[in-house]
Order: sequence, then C-alpha cells, then structure tokens
Amino acid sequence: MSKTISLTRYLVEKQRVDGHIPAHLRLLIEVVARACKRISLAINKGAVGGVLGSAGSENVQGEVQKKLDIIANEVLIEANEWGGHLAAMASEEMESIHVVPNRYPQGEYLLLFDPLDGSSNIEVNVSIGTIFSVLHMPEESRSVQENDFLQSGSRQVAAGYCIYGPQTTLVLTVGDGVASFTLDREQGSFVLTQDNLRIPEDTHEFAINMSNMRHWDAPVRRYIDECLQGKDGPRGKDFNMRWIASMVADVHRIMTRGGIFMYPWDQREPDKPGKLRLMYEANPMAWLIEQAGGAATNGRQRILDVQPQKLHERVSVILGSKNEVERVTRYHQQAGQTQG
Ligand SMILES: O=P(O)(O)OC[C@H]1O[C@](O)(COP(=O)(O)O)[C@@H](O)[C@@H]1O
Ligand SMILES: [Mg+2]
Ligand SMILES: [Mg+2]
Repeated sequence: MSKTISLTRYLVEKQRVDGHIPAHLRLLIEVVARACKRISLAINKGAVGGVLGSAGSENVQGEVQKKLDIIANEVLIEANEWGGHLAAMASEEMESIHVVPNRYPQGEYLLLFDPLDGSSNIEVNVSIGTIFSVLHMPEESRSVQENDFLQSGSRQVAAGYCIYGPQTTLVLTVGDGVASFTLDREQGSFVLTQDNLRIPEDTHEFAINMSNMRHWDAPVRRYIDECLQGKDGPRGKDFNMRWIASMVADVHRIMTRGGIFMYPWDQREPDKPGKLRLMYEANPMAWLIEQAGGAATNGRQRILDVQPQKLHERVSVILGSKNEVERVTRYHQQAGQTQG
C-alpha cells in the first residue's frame, strides 16, 4: 500500500520540521479545510438535499445570493468562530467584518473568503469552489476594525482554494510553494496529491469571457486578437480557449497545465476597476499563482502590491503563465493605459 500524507501531517511537518508556520496558523488552516469538507458534502447533496436555487436575497455587491452561498458562508463562520484562532473574518457575502465574539478564544489572525465562487454554475453541476486568504492582525491594533484588513496581498500568511469538482481538491500555500490535497471520502481526510506545483511559463490556452470583447481596452483586444490569428499571426502558433465562469475552476486548470486567465477592466462600468474582488478572490489566487512560478497583475502592477482602500474593492485580473502575463502587462504599458 502506498504511503499517504494527510493535510494534518503535512502541516505538522511545516510547523515542527521546517518551522514555516506557527501552531495557531496550522490549526486555522485545518479548521478551514474541515469547513470545506462540510461545504463539499452539502454541494454533493444537490437537489436531494434541497440546497439548490436562489435564496431570494442579494449580497452587498447587489448579486443574487444562492442558497449554497449562504450555507457555505455560515459553515465557514461557525467553524472558524470557535476553533480558528481568529480576531475577525470578512466574506463576499457580508457587508462588514465579523468579529469573533469574546465568548470564543481570541486569536491573532484575520480570515477572508469567497465562500462559494462561481455560484452561477451550481445548478448546472459544474465545478465551483471556496477561496480564502489569511492575514496577521497588525501589531499596533488593539481592537479589530475593518481597517486592519486593508493590507496588500504580499502580507498574506496563507492562501488557498478548495475546488468542488469531480474530485474535491484543496490547493494551499503558506509561502513556500504550492501543494494540493485531494479529499479521500472513505478516510474523510485531505491527502497530499501534489507538492511543489509549477505552472509552465508559456502556454497556448487563454481564458476570458469573449462576450465582453467590444467593451475591452485596446491592450486586451490586441493580445486576444493576436491569439485568435493563430499560426498566421504574429504569435506564430494556434491558441485554444476555455471559460468555465468559475474563477476557481479556471485557475485550477492553469495550476494543472498552464494558461492565462483574464477578467480585465472594461467599459461597461468604467468606474469599477474590474469585476473580481481584490481581497478574497484576486489576492489569494495571485499569491498561489506566483508561488507556482506564474505571474499576476492588473495590467499596471503586481496584484499583490495593490494597497486596498476598502474591503470589497474590485480589481482587474491577469494571471497565469509568466511569459503571457508579462506580455499582456507590457501591452498595457506600451499603450499607456493604466486602468486598474
Ligand atoms: O459571468 P462572467 O461575467 O463570465 O463572470 C465569471 C466570473 O465571476 C465569478 O463567478 C465571480 O465569483 P462569485 O460567483 O463568487 O460571485 C468568477 O468566479 C468568474 O470568473
Ligand atoms: Mg467569486
Ligand atoms: Mg462567491
């Protein structure tokens, strides 16, 4: 029988042997992973469990909430409140931060999450996921406030996502590479399935919602136009396109075989920097991608260097295989376009 390494053992080794993470961070990650297991079970029940469909409410961003958006949010809050070594949490589904009540143990970390990403795919049985990011409380902060969360992505201490697809897979970084763990339902635990994930620097696969083409900025049009010209164009090779409309699923494909993902600023809502949220979608994904050898920018600067001004801030996202992301970023610089 092959020797398997559970997420717990992997994290214990990161703590004890490699000295990469403190004990409280290890326990926090384990609590998030346990919550993801529960979310995975709820999703699997589908129509049988009565969990599909709209909840009949909207979140702070004006998006219709699905029942599973709310269930996933509640599972994450409940699990982390009493066991997460946290000071507070923030979520796509909550307008303001959730401070851990003082009847529970207080901790030094801040947890941000998109409880269910790609929720438009729930009913069609296509992969969806949970994205999370962990920050340290600023040293000087006494009682936690929203401002404490407004740290750039480069200050994350852990980040990851869990994809609920044909397999449930947790992909994690604590700043020394990326590892993935697949849920073994018989054992009830996440098992290490790949260590030190690497994204190829070159690719011939792009992911973008092409229906927005007429709204894009010139550098994005230029890049996609050149890809579409294939062998006959300046790139001299054919490109393939994929768009799942679940960032988690599109990023997971890139983690697995390379590619570039873009949700750029566009002219539909020119005052918004982008569609995706900086703090609990773009930052954790950008860090994972960089840790796997890829790159992530908003066309103008590294996503991890963007200083957030508000909790639900949006950002233009270009991430994936390094050479392609650098090319799109260069096109933005050459065009003098600085949407971000
Ligand atoms: O429907 P569009 O405009 O193609 O947008 C798809 C994008 O929106 C998102 O679904 C946003 O995530 P939520 O489902 O968490 O709101 C991304 O996962 C995905 O990349
Ligand atoms: Mg999302
Ligand atoms: Mg979501």
